[in-house]
This record gives sequence, C-alpha cells and structure tokens, in this order.
Amino acid sequence: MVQKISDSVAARWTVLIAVSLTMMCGYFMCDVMSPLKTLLQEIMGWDSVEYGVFSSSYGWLNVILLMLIVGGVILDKKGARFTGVFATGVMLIGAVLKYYGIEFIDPTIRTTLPFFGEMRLQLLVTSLGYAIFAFGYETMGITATKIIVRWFKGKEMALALGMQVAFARLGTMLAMVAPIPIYNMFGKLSTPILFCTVLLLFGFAIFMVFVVMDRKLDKERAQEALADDEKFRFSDILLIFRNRGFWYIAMLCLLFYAAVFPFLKFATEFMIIKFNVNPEYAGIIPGLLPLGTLFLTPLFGGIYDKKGKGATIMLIGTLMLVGVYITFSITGLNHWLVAVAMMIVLGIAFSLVPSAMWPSVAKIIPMERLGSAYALIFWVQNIGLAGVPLVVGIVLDKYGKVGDSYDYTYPVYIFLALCLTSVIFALLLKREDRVKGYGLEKPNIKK
Ligand SMILES: NCCCC[C@H](NC(=O)[C@@H](N)CCCCN)C(=O)O
Repeated sequence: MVQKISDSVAARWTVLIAVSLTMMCGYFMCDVMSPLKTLLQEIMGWDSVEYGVFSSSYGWLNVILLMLIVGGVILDKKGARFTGVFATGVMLIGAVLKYYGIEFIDPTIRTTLPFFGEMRLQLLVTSLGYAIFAFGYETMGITATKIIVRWFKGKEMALALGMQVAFARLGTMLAMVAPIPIYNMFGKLSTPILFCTVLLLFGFAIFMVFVVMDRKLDKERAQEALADDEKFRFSDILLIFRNRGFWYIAMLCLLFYAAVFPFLKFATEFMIIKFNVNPEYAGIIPGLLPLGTLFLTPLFGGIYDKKGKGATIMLIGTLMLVGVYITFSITGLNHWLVAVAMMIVLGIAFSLVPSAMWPSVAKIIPMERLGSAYALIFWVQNIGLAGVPLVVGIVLDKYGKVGDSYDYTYPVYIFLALCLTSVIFALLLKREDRVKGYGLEKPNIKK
C-alpha cells in the first residue's frame, strides 16, 4: 500500500499543532474584552447592556445572516486551505476594526441607526469588528475540525480533537489572565486588542505550514478514488434535521456552552463583586478554568477512545455544572477559595462534555454528512453564545444595579436554568442512544 503524508506521525501532528495554534490565537482574541468589562464601564462609560450588545454581536453575521452556514459552503466549494486562509484573513479584518473602534473613536460620539435607534459610534464599530471576527473564527472552527478529521481519520482522532480543544483553552486562558496586566503596563484599553491582533498575524503565518503539507496530501490522494465524504450539501441538511439524536446533541451543545462561555464574559467582574477579589488578580480565577481543561480534555478524550461511556460522560459534566451554579447562587458562600474550588469543578465539567460531545457527533451522523452537521451544530450553539450575554447584560442593568456595582443573583439563576435544561437533553441523548444504538457508550477504538 502507498504511504501517504498523513501516515507519518510527525507530519499529522505538525498539521495538528499548526492548525491548533492558529485557532488558539483566535480564542485569545475572542475573549480578550471579557476581563476589561469593568474598565470599559469606568473609562468608556459602557453599561452592562452595551457590553451585552457588544458580546452578542458575535451572532450578527453567524446566526442572523446565516454566515456560519455560508462558511460551511465555502469550505465545501473551496476546500480547507482556501477557507482557512480566508477565515483567518476575516478574523484579522475584524480584529483591526475592533482595535480601531476602541483606540480611535471618541466614546461620547453617538449615532442613530434605523431600527436600533441611538447608540455609541464606538460600540457600533467595535461590535461590527467583533461580528466580522466571529464569522472568520467560527468558519475557521469548522475548517479546523474537518482538517483534523481528514488527517486523523482511522487514527487517534478523538485524542487529536481533544488536543485542539486543549490549545483553544490555552487561548481562552490567555484572554482571562493577560488583558489586565497588559492594560496596567501600557495604560490603554486598546493595547490588549492590538497584542491579540499581532498574535493573530502569527496564527495566519503558521497556518501556511498546514497549507504546504495539505497540498502534498492532496496530490497523493488525487491518485486514489476519494469518497465524496467531505462535502457540504443542502440536501444533507434535511436528513440531519430529521435525526432526533442530532437535535439532542445540538440542544445539549447550545445549553451547555451558553452556560460556560457567556459566563466567562462576566466572570472577572463576578469574582470582584461576589468574592471580593482584588480587581488586579480577578482574571486569574476564571483563568483557572481553561488551565484545567487544557490537560483534562485530551485525557477524557483518551478515556472515551478506550473505554467508551460517552453519553454518561456528558451527563456527569452537565450535573457538575448544575452543582457549580447552585453553589454560586448561595449568598453566604463568598470566600475566594469557594470561587477557586468552583472554577476547578467547572473546568472538569468543561472538559468532560466537549471531550465526549465532538467525537460523538461522528457516531450519530454518517461521515458523508459530518461537515454539514458540525456547521449546523455550531450555528445552533452560536444562538446561545450570542444571545445569552445580551440577556445577562439587560438583566444586570434592569434588575441588578446596586449603585455603581451589580448584583449577579439573576444572571446566576439564568446560567443555572441553562445547565438544568442541558441535563434533560443529556438524559434524552442517553436514552436515544440506547434506542437507536449509536454506540455512544462504546469505545471509539475498536479492538
Ligand atoms: N473540533 C471541535 C472543536 C469545537 C470546540 C469548541 N468550539 C466551539 O464550539 C466553537 N463553535 C466556538 C466556541 C466559542 C469560544 N469562544 C470548544 O469547545 O471550544
């Protein structure tokens, strides 16, 4: 049998590292504003609703204009190399616009928009930048997943997917920990964004390593009769829509991720207000979450590969998240050690669910529809990623204002409701697996 470049362990792990590093830079940019929420309020005058509008702009293009689905189509039509370069370029354009908004636009200038009414010009431009960035970032997310499937199919795929998520968490951790020290060093709110933009440029360059190697793989594969298994087809969407297991996992993804990533957008301020943490170090506690997931996601992925129990792993993860938000909701529990302990539990939950969820999609949806399925799940998930921060911002502003500060009781209830509902979908998925025999409880590696 002819050896392909993807048969070389060194080559495929080089590809994984290159793609994961590009994504890591994207994850850093995605959450870089989160620890700056309080400073945005103090320096630029943004209130919680405005911060919520900014965070929800994540879905303006991806969800409302269905651009995430367009990203999936581009991926099919033009392939992973083109789409990766395109998506990283789009991320860069969005990042530059976001930087421009914060650095150069006077926060007092207001503009009037049809339907939306009056708003800060700075908020509008920064949000547009974030919306463009999010389109590139999510498109790159689907592209990265397909690249890993393409290079690792039949090999250590779940471990590779787990490693990519681990790199992603490193990016989120940087976003939690680095912005405030960078701000303190340079005294400007825009500098952390500039820092990320430069890193993204590095991500763009490193993606070229993949481009070169993948071109080689393409040449080798051209000699084989390739199955048409990586295409995005509109007809596939209907077939996926009829699959109940898909909906259970998509809803679980929507609810679970909506209870974690949007929380991180408010977590630094939450640590300051509820646990009286010094603002200078407040980002470090939420930063513990990605730190733990960094090591645990590949570990749990490996366990799923060898021992199975995917549906149970997801159920345990959602139950742990419920425990975290119940603890956060108890008024008297406000020692910073409780915050640290809960972040560790949250980190374990946030490793369990993704490590089992992403490989499980491949057991529910046949290979030829997997690309479409990932694009659709990302789209459903983006509804929560975009909508929940806006709802939390509005709730904080309407019902949580306490002088210049906020009471986070209602937002914690919102997050608790989201994860309680996710438990229901985890249970439904487990039952559907028993009925349909998807094999979610079976190991991925066949003996
Ligand atoms: N190979 C599958 C990787 C998915 C990882 C997953 N990412 C997402 O779900 C993205 N749609 C967006 C996450 C938003 C982060 N700011 C993850 O667990 O990160």
